[in-house]
This record gives sequence, C-alpha cells and structure tokens, in this order.
Amino acid sequence: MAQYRRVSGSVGLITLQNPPVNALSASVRQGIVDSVKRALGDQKVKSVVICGQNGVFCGGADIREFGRQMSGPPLVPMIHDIEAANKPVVAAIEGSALGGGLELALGCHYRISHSKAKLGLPEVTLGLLPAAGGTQRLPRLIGVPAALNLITTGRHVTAAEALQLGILDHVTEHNTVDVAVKFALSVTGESLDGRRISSFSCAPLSDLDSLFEEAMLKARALQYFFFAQRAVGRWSTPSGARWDTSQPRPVRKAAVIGLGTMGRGITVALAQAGLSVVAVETHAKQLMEAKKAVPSMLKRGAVRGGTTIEPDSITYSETVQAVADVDLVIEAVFEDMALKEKVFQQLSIVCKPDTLLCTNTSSLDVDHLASQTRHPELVVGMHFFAPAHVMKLLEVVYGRRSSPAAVATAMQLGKKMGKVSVAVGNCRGFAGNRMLKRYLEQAFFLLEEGATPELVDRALEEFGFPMGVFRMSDLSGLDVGWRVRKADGLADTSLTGTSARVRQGCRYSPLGDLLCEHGRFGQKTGRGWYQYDKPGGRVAKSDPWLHNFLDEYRARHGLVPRCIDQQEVLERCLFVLINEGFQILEEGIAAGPEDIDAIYVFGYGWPRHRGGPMFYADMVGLERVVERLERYHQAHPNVPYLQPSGLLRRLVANGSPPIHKWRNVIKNRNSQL
Ligand SMILES: CCC[C@H](O)CC(=O)SCCNC(=O)CCNC(=O)[C@H](O)C(C)(C)COP(=O)([O-])OP(=O)([O-])OC[C@H]1O[C@@H](n2cnc3c(N)ncnc32)[C@H](O)[C@@H]1OP(=O)([O-])[O-]
Repeated sequence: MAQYRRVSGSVGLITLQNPPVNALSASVRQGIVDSVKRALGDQKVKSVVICGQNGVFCGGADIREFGRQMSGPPLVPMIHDIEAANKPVVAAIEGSALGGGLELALGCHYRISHSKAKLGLPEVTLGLLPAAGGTQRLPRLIGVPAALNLITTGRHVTAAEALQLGILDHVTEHNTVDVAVKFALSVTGESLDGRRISSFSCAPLSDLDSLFEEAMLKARALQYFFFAQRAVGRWSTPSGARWDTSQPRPVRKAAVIGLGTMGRGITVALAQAGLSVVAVETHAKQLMEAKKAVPSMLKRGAVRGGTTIEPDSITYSETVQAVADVDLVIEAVFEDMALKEKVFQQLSIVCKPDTLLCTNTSSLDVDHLASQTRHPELVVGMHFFAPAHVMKLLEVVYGRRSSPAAVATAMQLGKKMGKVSVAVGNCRGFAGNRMLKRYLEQAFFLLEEGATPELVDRALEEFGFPMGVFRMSDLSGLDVGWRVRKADGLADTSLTGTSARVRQGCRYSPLGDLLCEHGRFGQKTGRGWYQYDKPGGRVAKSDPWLHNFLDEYRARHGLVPRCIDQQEVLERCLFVLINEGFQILEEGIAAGPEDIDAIYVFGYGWPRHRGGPMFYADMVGLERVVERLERYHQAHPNVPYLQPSGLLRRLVANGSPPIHKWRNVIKNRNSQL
C-alpha cells in the first residue's frame, strides 16, 4: 500500500509501504494510483513527492507476484499518469531504486537521491526486460549507449554515477525526503514541458548501427562463452583418452608439499572442497607462518561463503613421510627443477603405489618429473593461478605417460574445488603462459619502438582487460620472469651493440631484465614500470625516471621512437597471442578453441564479453588476422612468431569456417599426421 499525507502546507507526500523493499505489489500500485489522484485533485497541493518507507525507495515489481494472475492497476499507465500530471512530482530516492522502482522514478519530473542509494534496471538478471517504460525513458534521458549498458548488464550504479549519467537531478547527504519536499516547494508552478522524459527525443547518433552491432557481438560472445565454459569439461587428449571413458579415482585425503603462497592457497582450496589435507613444509619458520595464515584464510573464506570448515581437516607436518597414506599429492615447492626432481623421487618412495602425484608448476616439464617416479602414469601437472583458493582456473597438464584415470581424477578434483579445469598437453608454459610470453614480448618491443607503459596499458584496459600488461607485471612481480629468463640463459645485459637485442637469432628486448637490475620488481619494491607511493603500494603513477630510461635506452640502441596508436598495440599484442593459440591447437596441446578461451577468461583477465582470444579472432575475421600478422612480420622479420601459424592459414584456405567448426579442420590435420 501507500500512505498519503500533506506536508509543508502544499506538498502531497506519497510513501510506498511494502516491507522489506517496497516492491510494487498490487496494493502498492493501487495505493499510488489513489494517492496521485488525491494529490492532483487537492487544490491545496501544488507539488508531490514520492518516497519509500524505512529508507528504501523501491526494489521494483513484486517478484512474488510473477506467474500469478495479474490483479490491481497495471504499472505502465500508472507511471504514465504520474508523468502526465500537471503538478511537479519529485522522486525521493533512498536505499534502492531498481527495476520498476527506477521506472517509477523516471516517470517523475525530478529525481533526488541520497548519496548511498543504488539505482539500476536489473531485469535482465531475472530474464526480463524493463517493461514499465525503462527501455524507452532511460535512453531518452541519458542516451542510447549508456542506457544500453545499464539495461543489458543489469548493473546497479551508485548515486554519484547516476548523477553523472544524468539520471538524477540532485544527490544529497542529508534527509532525502526533507530535501525533496523543499525542492518540490521550490519548483511549484514551474512549467513541466521539459520534464516529461517520454516527450524527449533520443539524441541522434551517427554510429547507431555500429553501436547495436557491438552490443550484438557482446551478446554472441557471452552466449559462446557460456557453452565454452561447459565444453572444457568434455576433455580429450591426442592419445584418445576422453572424459566419458575415463574413470576418476576417489580422492578423500590429499597432501600439499611446500607451504609458500601457492601451497597455502591450494591447501585452503582442498579443505574448502571437503578433503582432509596433510600440509607439509620442511622449513620450520615457513611452517609456523603457514599454520597461522591458512586458518585465517579459511575463516575469511567461510565468512564470505557462509560455510563452515572442520578445523581439524588439515594436519601439518615438517616431513614428507606424513603423506604415506594420502590418495593424491600436490607438490607446490619453489619453481626449480632440481628441487622438484628431489621431491618427486622422495614421494615415489614414501607414497602408496597408487597415489596420484601432481606438480603445481607454471612451465616445467611434467614428463621429466614423471620420469623421476616409479609410476609415471600417475603423474600430472596441476597449474593453479594465484591466489590459488580464489582464482577459478586450473590447467591440468597431462604428460606423455599420464593415464586417463590420472587426468580424470585431477579434472574432477579441480571441479570439486570450484575450479574450471582445462586439460592441456605438456609443453613449455603449457597453453596460458606460452601464449602470454608472446604478448609480453610484443609489449616490450612496443616500448622500444616509442610506446609508453601508459599507452599500452590504456589500449588493453579499454579493450576490457582489468589491467594492462605493465600494471599486471608490476602486480605479479618483474623478478618472476627475470628468474626464468636467467635460468634459460637469456637475461644477459652485458651484451652490447646489436647482440644486446637478439637471442638465438630472434629479436629480444632486455628491458625487463634491465629494470630488475635496477631493483625495480614492481609493486613489492614500490618501483617497476610505474612508481608507487611505497613498497607494496597499489596505485600506479607514471614515472618520469622510466620515461628517461626508455629515451636513453632507445638512443643507446639507435632506435628512433615513432608514434604508435592503440590499434597497433591491440593488434601486435593480441594477434601474436592468438597466433600462438592456433599453434597450440595445431600441436594438440589444447583440444579445441574453447579450452584456450576458458583459460584466458578465467586465468588472464580476458574480457568475457569478448569471448576469449580464439572467439575474438573469429569475430575479427581470420583473413584479417592473417593479413595483419603478415604485415607485422614483414616489418619485424626477426620475430618469427608473427608469421601466421599453419592452422590459421589452413582455416582461411578452408573459407574461414566459424569457430564451432574449427575442430573438424584440426581433426583432419591430425588424422593425416
Ligand atoms: C512490467 C515490468 C516491470 C519491471 O520492469 C520488472 C521489475 O521490476 S523486476 C524486479 C527488478 N528488481 C530487482 O531485481 C531487485 C531485486 N532485489 C535486490 O536486488 C535486493 O533485494 C535489494 C538491492 C533491493 C535489497 O538488497 P538487500 O538489502 O541485500 O536485501 P535482500 O536481497 O536480502 O532482500 C530482502 C528481502 O526483500 C525481498 N525482495 C527483494 N526484492 C524484491 C522484489 N522486487 N520483489 C519481492 N521481494 C523482493 C527478498 O526476497 C528478501 O525477502 P526475505 O523474505 O527477507 O528473504
């Protein structure tokens, strides 16, 4: 229902009353219709304010009424009559104005909101469209692009954003109803001609077609990704192992070896999945720290997820002997082959003969580790992403000798931990990091050629990545890649002249190595590609030191900086990553494009509404990807990865079939091998 009273002499105040969120039930609608009629018919009333009781304007149509026989006055004419009123009507928004609630406010002539209120048209999340005028009035008020965004995402916006968008006339920190009543008094008698939103015309847009095309593309990408996410569970390997013919083993008790950052996250993820966990750390100090950190991570997770965790589901140990009776071990020691070899040799002796041995590595050779054990068929890689108890992605890496049951068990365990598990073959960097390497290289090359970290990051963030490549690199630590490059014999900054920028006959940029030599490891040291206010600081600021450093570097190497635009940044960074993706498909490292897309969306921040790199290539057009790669390869012949992969060329030669048909082309190729 709605309460009506006259306040401040001439303001009719209508208060929606339907706890808890004043949803527009039949009786509320009836109450509004009656109250508006009363206010408009009362000579003493010169203006009207509509608000909701208990600090909530309105949560929208009453969802409890959906599916029932419609009763009471319909919403659309009710809102229309408010807009047509000849006395000013002001919406006083507190708490929420969502769905029909916002549509009601859009029918009012003015909207005043408390600063803490949230507004939006979340109907899409209920499988509905804003059918009480939202699709008509919002675009007329704030323009088609912004309205389309709110309607298709259903997101709630803050009062500040709503004010900026033009949805609100005023935002207050004070009592919203009081402010609205005062405001209603001040506009008494003013013309309402320019206040009825449905009479506004939509601002003409020259590129309306491309805007809708873009929105359709986004929808297609999201729909594709919905199925891609499910397709990765139906894994297969080139040796013929498949999800539907491989039996996973039961895993009740698991162990984690090494309780650094990754090991702790994995321990938490296993415990959250209901397993009993033996957590092993041979360094006493690290073990002590983990014993404190893991329970508090679990506690935080339980509060967030509203779950409870058995406190004794984890036992800690300083010796590997403690894992003798577990079903599965995840080794998460430092990324060092010699150390991992030793751990696997030990595990092979200590564990039951049928224990599955998994390695959490981001790039090391799973086959080599398997060869250190008595049962190489029971060894697989489980590549977690940091923080391991939060990130959704898990790459399950099968080796040459991994048994179908071992792969199935790791895949199922990943699922149990709430991860999206993607089965991939064993190669340097597996699928995700192997592609990332090419993307990073191009970003470095762009800096050499004249770009700045700010320019590159802006292009990638506008594309939809939550962070550009340099901000991301500062966050994860520049020293991580440096260590790997040093181990590979690449990070040699003593080289001079042309050889300083060439390794193994290919172009190489030592920029990352040089920064590390200056102690610039990113956020952790307060300096990286950007500067931060302190070590561990998070707000990236442009760093004049870095710009000077880049100028000097270019001058030293005779590189003449040129103007680089955002399109080149996107094409160079993304197309080379995509090209590596095709190479991975060609080699059978990933079974299909959906696997790569799931890896990139869940593990690397690829924007979901762009479907993943392989879907994006399909949308851009494979011919165009080939044409641009060829052009860039001509300009940079010493970067072999810019040469379009054989599979990409073959797909184009086959008439560029849509993404769901690529597997046929890949299969034909494999059957000819
Ligand atoms: C013609 C077409 C018209 C239009 O275009 C269609 C629509 O408007 S579609 C609608 C578009 N609107 C939406 O989609 C808004 C959906 N609602 C929300 O997003 C949040 O509830 C809100 C932000 C409002 C409050 O968050 P919070 O403070 O965390 O509170 P909470 O979430 O814990 O809920 C508290 C209680 O309120 C209940 N309830 C809530 N809304 C409705 C409703 N509309 N109806 C009925 N009941 C509703 C909820 O069930 C719960 O009940 P209980 O018995 O206590 O369990």
